[in-house]
Amino acid sequence: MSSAVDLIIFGTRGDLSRRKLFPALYQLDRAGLLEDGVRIAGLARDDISNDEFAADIEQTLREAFSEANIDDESCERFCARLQYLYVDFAQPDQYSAIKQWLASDRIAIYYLATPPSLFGMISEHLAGAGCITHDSRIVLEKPIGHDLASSRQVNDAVASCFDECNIYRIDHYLGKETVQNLLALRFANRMINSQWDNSCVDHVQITAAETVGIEGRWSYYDKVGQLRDMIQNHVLQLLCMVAMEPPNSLRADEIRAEKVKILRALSPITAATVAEQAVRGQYTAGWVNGTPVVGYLDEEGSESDSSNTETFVALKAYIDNWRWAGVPFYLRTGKRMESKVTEVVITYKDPPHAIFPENEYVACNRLIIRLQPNEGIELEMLSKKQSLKERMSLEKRHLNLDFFDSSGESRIADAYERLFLEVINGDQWLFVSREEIEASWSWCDALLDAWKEKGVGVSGYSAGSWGPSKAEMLIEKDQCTWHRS
Ligand SMILES: NC(=O)C1=CN([C@@H]2O[C@H](COP(=O)(O)OP(=O)(O)OC[C@H]3O[C@@H](n4cnc5c(N)ncnc54)[C@H](OP(=O)(O)O)[C@@H]3O)[C@@H](O)[C@H]2O)C=CC1
Ligand SMILES: O=C1O[C@H](COP(=O)(O)O)[C@@H](O)[C@H](O)[C@H]1O
Repeated sequence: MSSAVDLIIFGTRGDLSRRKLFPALYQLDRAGLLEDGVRIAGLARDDISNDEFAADIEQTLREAFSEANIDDESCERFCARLQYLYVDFAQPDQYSAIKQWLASDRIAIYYLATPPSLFGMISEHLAGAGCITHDSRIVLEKPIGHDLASSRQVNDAVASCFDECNIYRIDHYLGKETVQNLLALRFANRMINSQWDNSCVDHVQITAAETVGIEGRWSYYDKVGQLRDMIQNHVLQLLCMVAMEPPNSLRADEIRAEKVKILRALSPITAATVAEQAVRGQYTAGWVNGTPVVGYLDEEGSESDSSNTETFVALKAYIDNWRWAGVPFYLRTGKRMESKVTEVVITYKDPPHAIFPENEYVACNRLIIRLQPNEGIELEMLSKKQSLKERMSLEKRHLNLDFFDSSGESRIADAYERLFLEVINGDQWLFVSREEIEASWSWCDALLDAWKEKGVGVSGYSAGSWGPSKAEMLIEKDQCTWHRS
């Protein structure tokens, strides 16, 4: 049940707000999912009027959507919800503008679309200005910290002002329909769940490949790299959704408790194992979708002609628990790869006894869960070839479940639409707990330390490829190959 809420968006003129937050809120409003009374305050330090702000948001929306997905009436209704507040977040005295705007009978939701270094300061100034009540909520964008120690500092600072039950840490992958569908696939289908462990599964692959480069974010990205930008959050969250035990219910605390068990069960990659289990890469110039692109070091904003920051990571991880002991989880993510694909591939073991010719068994059963694009599930199976000439010959066939066709919707909602709805409803099931953040940092820190200790550099790969050849070797030495759609 949604209640009367007000949304207060910090960093309202930034990239995330323009590309994701306002388009998502508009879509919710247009679909009738934003209650009439919901007000939206946009906060920034630009000297503009309310009308200028609303006009700017309207233009942003019109650029974001095709004409079929925007109309004058809903645009006008949405813009009527908007209020611009001039606030420099570093100036505590300016928070009185927020206090004045708040209504006492509504729940305030503070959305921090700002650099994470401001999270603690903003929380403290909100508290100082009397803007926080027992039911005020705060939404934090990733990354929470740079490592375990800094994430604790950020979490401590926010926790001194908000209770954990009111802190919503975003991992936008959890807002994706297809990621939630992993729960349905696993726990609504007994047939699948009974084949989901080390007795049946040979190995698991998780790929999050992007064709984009760093999109003008050099100063952020060069300090961060792909391990912190994608593995620490999105890829490990996917791993949790694939590997966790069935939660007792869909309650947030039950789901999060199962996810954190997986993160804590991840076997650390140490200096002794890092060469075998991890690959770092950095793209050089190449071609993506038929267009020439520059290498990482020549990207816009580049401040140096050398950098040891990885834009690609491939890992072989193990989960030390009863269900997954001995099953490798191959994780792979990179910028400027051949195509945009996020998928989970479960490869099953061969049948225990061969009655068909041996060569027919190669990777016989695979479950491919495509998260983006072309969202859906595909099951690769062996079937008898229809033929009178051959007595018994097998061929690979595919069972396909295409989410887009079956959803009945004309579009798949953006992750931020779902996440806004959940925070408005006060449900944390698609948000990340402090314990999860800390457990995933702890695992990533060990890997970063191992790379540092061993002085592991980045291996070059051409933009538009599937990463450095070492990534192929990482999996091929186990007689497997990366799945290619
Ligand atoms: N963009 C994306 O796709 C994604 C972003 N994120 C996260 O979202 C957050 C925001 O990212 P993004 O939108 O890209 O960042 P931007 O830098 O584009 O936006 C941040 C905004 O915060 C404002 N700001 C900073 N300091 C102050 C201040 N003291 N007073 C008032 N305004 C201030 C900036 O205003 P000014 O211009 O005046 O400096 C800017 O508009 C970050 O945590 C990022 O990691 C996460 C995933 C994806
Ligand atoms: O959080 C981030 O995610 C995007 C990838 O998101 P997707 O929904 O397009 O798969 C990534 O490009 C960005 O670097 C990272 O910060």
